[in-house]
Formats: sequence, structure tokens, C-alpha cells
Amino acid sequence: MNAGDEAVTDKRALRAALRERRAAHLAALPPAIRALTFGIAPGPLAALMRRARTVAAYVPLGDEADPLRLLAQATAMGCNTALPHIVSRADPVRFIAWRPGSLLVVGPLGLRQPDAAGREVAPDLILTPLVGFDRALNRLGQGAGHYDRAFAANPRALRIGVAWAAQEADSLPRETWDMPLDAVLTEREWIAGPRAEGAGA
Ligand SMILES: Nc1nc2c(c(=O)[nH]1)N(C=O)[C@@H](CNc1ccc(C(=O)N[C@@H](CCC(=O)O)C(=O)O)cc1)CN2
Ligand SMILES: Nc1ncnc2c1ncn2[C@@H]1O[C@H](COP(=O)(O)OP(=O)(O)OP(=O)(O)O)[C@@H](O)[C@H]1O
Repeated sequence: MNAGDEAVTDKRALRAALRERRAAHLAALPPAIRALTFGIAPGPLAALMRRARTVAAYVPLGDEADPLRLLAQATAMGCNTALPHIVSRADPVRFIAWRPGSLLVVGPLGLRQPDAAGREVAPDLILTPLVGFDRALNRLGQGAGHYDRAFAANPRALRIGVAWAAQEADSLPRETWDMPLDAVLTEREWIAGPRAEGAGA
């Protein structure tokens, strides 16, 4: 096994451990609390959304934090809204215009996505799913590189992770292609980097 293979194995093990920790965290959380979490954007995120033209979120898979009420808040602020769409692991993500409450279609990996025929848009704020994050705002995703590629294609868009606090790792491996998040929102705190700092102050 060469060094590259070892790194891949490490990331797989990290993903498995982080998913397990997230599941345990949620199992211990009263359902009513879980249902209320991520309902309203805290001030700094609301300020960033107010300045955005197009905000993208995602439909949660499994135990992922649910950003759809934050997306509804963006709509109420006058933003356009969008969701990611994939056709396979290998193909890049496209963001497609979608209004909260409108039609979703089941796609690959059980993802609920907007209809592929919808209008493609370039979001300027991306509420991003993740498997793990760290204090340096590194992100670990599903491993298909969908968001890494989307970030590279649109580097000016703000990259805001949405996650349960239990998804924090001490330190994640940083790859040459990784672009750090600008902030992470958890049920406990707003962790902001330079491009998101000062918002709402
Ligand atoms: N909710 C959501 N939508 C998303 C993503 C995501 O991470 N979460 N994506 C992010 O790139 C893109 C889809 N890419 C994906 C790539 C791989 C897997 C995947 O391998 N999933 C695991 C199970 C994960 C789980 O249960 O949490 C699997 O199928 O084994 C999922 C999505 C766009 N939409
Ligand atoms: N900008 C890019 N252009 C092309 N391929 C990329 C780019 N960024 C990453 N990749 C590829 O995507 C694959 C997955 O990367 P990685 O394991 O870091 O994903 P991840 O951190 O889990 O995040 P994601 O949610 O984006 O899948 C790697 O094989 C990498 O080569």
C-alpha cells in the first residue's frame, strides 16, 4: 500500500467514526429539540444571506443537519434559492433553481433533488453538507469531490457548513484541492473565518 492509499483509508475510517458519533449524538437528543434545531439563522448568517442574491442548500440525507428552514428564511429575505443536482458520483454538481416547498425527484444515492430540467444558477452563498469539520474550517465530505469541484468552479461563493456539533474533529487532513469553509453553523455555535467575520456586527 502506498502513502496515497493510506490517506484514503484514513479518510474512510474518519468518515465512519464521524457518522457513528453523529448517530449517537442524535439518538441522545430529544426529538422535539432535534425538530427545532436549525430553524432560524443566527444574526451573522442572516446578515450574509441578506446580502446574497442566490442561496443554495441541500435536502438532508440520513442524519445530516437540515438547512431547509434556513433556505425558507432566505426566500423571505428576497433571495433566489437553489439545490444541488447530480447524475452520478463521477459527474459534477449543478445547482438548480428551487423554491422551498416545490417538487423534488428521487435521484442517485436516494438524494431528493430538483427536476433536472430546472434553470441552472450560480449561488453566491452555499449552505454545505458535511461529514466532518474542524476549527480551522477544513471540511470532510462524502468523498466524491462534488462540493470540492463546485467550490473550485465558483470560488467567490461563501461556503457555509451546516452540521451537528458532534461532527467536529480535532483536525482533518487538508488536501491540495480543499478550499476551507468560510463558516460552520452548529446547534451550539457559529464558527466564522475571515470572509464571514464581522457579518451582522
Ligand atoms: N444531502 C446531501 N445532498 C448532496 C450531497 C450531500 O453530501 N448531502 N452531496 C455531496 O457531495 C452531493 C451528492 N453527492 C454524494 C456523494 C456520495 C454520497 C455517498 O456516498 N453516500 C453514502 C451514505 C452517506 C450517509 O448515509 O450519510 C453512501 O451512499 O454510501 C452521497 C452524496 C450533492 N447533494
Ligand atoms: N477541483 C477539483 N477538480 C477535479 N477533481 C477534484 C477537485 N477537487 C477534488 N477533486 C476530486 O474529488 C475526490 C474526492 O475528494 P475528497 O475525498 O477530498 O472529498 P470530500 O472532502 O469528501 O468532499 P466532497 O463533499 O466534495 O466529496 C478526489 O479524488 C479529488 O481528486
